[in-house]
Amino acid sequence: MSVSGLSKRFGDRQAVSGLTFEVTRGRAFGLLGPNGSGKTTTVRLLTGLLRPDGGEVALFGERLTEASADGLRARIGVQTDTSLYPSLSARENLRAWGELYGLSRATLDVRIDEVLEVLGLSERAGSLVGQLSKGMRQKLAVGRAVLHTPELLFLDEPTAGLDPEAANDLIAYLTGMVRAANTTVIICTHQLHGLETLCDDIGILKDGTLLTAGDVPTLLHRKWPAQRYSVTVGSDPARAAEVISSVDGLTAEVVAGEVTFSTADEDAVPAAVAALVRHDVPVRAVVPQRPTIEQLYFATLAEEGAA
Ligand SMILES: Nc1ncnc2c1ncn2[C@@H]1O[C@H](COP(=O)(O)OP(=O)(O)OP(=O)(O)O)[C@@H](O)[C@H]1O
Repeated sequence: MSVSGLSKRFGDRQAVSGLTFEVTRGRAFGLLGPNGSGKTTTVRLLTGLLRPDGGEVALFGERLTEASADGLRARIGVQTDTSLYPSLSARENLRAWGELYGLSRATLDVRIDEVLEVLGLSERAGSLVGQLSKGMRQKLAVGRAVLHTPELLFLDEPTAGLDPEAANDLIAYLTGMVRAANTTVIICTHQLHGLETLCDDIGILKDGTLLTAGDVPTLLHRKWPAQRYSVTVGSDPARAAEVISSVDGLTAEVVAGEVTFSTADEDAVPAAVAALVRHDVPVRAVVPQRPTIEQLYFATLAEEGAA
């Protein structure tokens, strides 16, 4: 999927401004940003539900236009809201949706069972949607989006309202779709914790503008070229920090009782350990502290705020 110069204005509010990014097939792209930053508007533009003022979207190499939208939409799944039929059961909702997508009865029977099982809704298949809990309805909305095994899946806050275990299960399921089934996923979410398992790429939106976009390791490395390590020692941490700091190019400090140092030079790590051993400091562990998407998100927004 490629997006070029995408813009949308509502009255005098510029909701989305000149968005340009690419998402490669079989990868998951996290579109992150604070409330009102333009994520939902972007998804609506990318799925042809909203017409842009400017810019272009291409899905599967084909330009998204009014004429191409219907054909392209058959290949995508969208979970943007939870507008399910409250007076139909969970199973009936999925069936109605699958029939709309032209799935055969036999395929539909198998897929409905699979989707209900994966989302932990099998036992509630016969319950009316109006009588399901908020989290269950949310899961069903995701189930509806994935029912026809789309090549490209758009998700807007799919884990909102889910308990932590269900949220983890859903992220694991989506990760499986990306890795095993080569599905492309575009996910808008505020749940940043643990997003590393799913998202290969992220874009951070603020006030309708992309502050940064790209693959996660590259963005993290660009932001924090030096790797931070924490060192657990069996004796005085202050002394350990002093010993590590005696190694060329290293400065260690003690933060909350833990010895840490940062370096972009991997060879400095064994040098630090050797120095500790030489000084009879018992080293229990040296652990790289990988920065997270959550940290990158806050650092990027803070930098933008300070600019
Ligand atoms: N139909 C609309 N008419 C007028 N303004 C709109 C409309 N839809 C969105 N906006 C405005 O566009 C901006 C972006 O909204 P959008 O819903 O895309 O943000 P979001 O990042 O999805 O927010 P949230 O995280 O709260 O869901 C907001 O200022 C919003 O008020």
